Amino acid sequence: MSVHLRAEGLACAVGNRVILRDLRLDVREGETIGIVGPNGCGKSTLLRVLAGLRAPTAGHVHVGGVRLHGLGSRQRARKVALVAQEQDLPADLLAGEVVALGLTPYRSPWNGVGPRERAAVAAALAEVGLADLADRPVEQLSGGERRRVLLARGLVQRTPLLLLDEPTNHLDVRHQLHLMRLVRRLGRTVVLALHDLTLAATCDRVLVLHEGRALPLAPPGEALAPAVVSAVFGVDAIPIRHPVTGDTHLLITPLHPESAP
Ligand SMILES: Nc1ncnc2c1ncn2[C@@H]1O[C@H](COP(=O)(O)OP(=O)(O)OP(=O)(O)O)[C@@H](O)[C@H]1O
Repeated sequence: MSVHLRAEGLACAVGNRVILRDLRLDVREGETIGIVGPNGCGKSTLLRVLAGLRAPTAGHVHVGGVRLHGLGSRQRARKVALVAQEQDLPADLLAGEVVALGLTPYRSPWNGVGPRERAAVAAALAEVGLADLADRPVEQLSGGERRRVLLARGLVQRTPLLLLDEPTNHLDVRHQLHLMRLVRRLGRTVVLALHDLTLAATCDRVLVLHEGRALPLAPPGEALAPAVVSAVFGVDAIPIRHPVTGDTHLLITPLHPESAP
């Protein structure tokens, strides 16, 4: 399968502080990649760079062989969509109107939303289980419903590359599993930052960020090996195979029992 997303020699800084250095990433078309790492390690910063919204301090990002940071915003928005962690939504917009914003890269400035666009918005809302909420003002939605509306906006942008920053935040367990199944089913290349290591273990490969560097992109069993989880997160992790599904779950406990709260 061909490489869809490539980063080479990438460095990211916030102000004078270097957050990530010398990062290399080759993501194949259709892969689902989980990014994990402790709070503040640079997951959101990296996603913003991969989305072309923040310039790297060194290195390049190529999407489909094209250098991302050289593109105009409309061209870029047809290649990559980012669903960021916290986004303020205008309170009086309806959920369907927020989703329709994802169609902006395809619309001429003065065109309204036609039947095809409405159908696309309805389909995206149905994908995230919110088919009935298109006409609800976003201020009346719960935290989890808002997250799903933002995901629908990312889906409707129909980019071949989708970047999701902690998309399972605020979601109940059923919707977390639904989201992971949904992203696998899309057939798009998806890179998502996750805190839940068991959810990350369902991705094709996992990128672990630690102390300003990325460990090599690897299958979950290798990337989330107990020794790695201990070193990076300071906890013990015991992989357990689910007796029915065969999936691997990580049992997480404090590294030193006496440090437990
Ligand atoms: N605008 C900013 N000004 C100064 N520092 C910032 C800014 N944005 C982020 N940082 C710092 O950059 C570092 C990386 O932040 P980032 O949000 O990328 O981490 P993260 O891994 O996504 O964190 P979390 O898991 O807590 O969401 C953090 O130390 C953060 O405090």
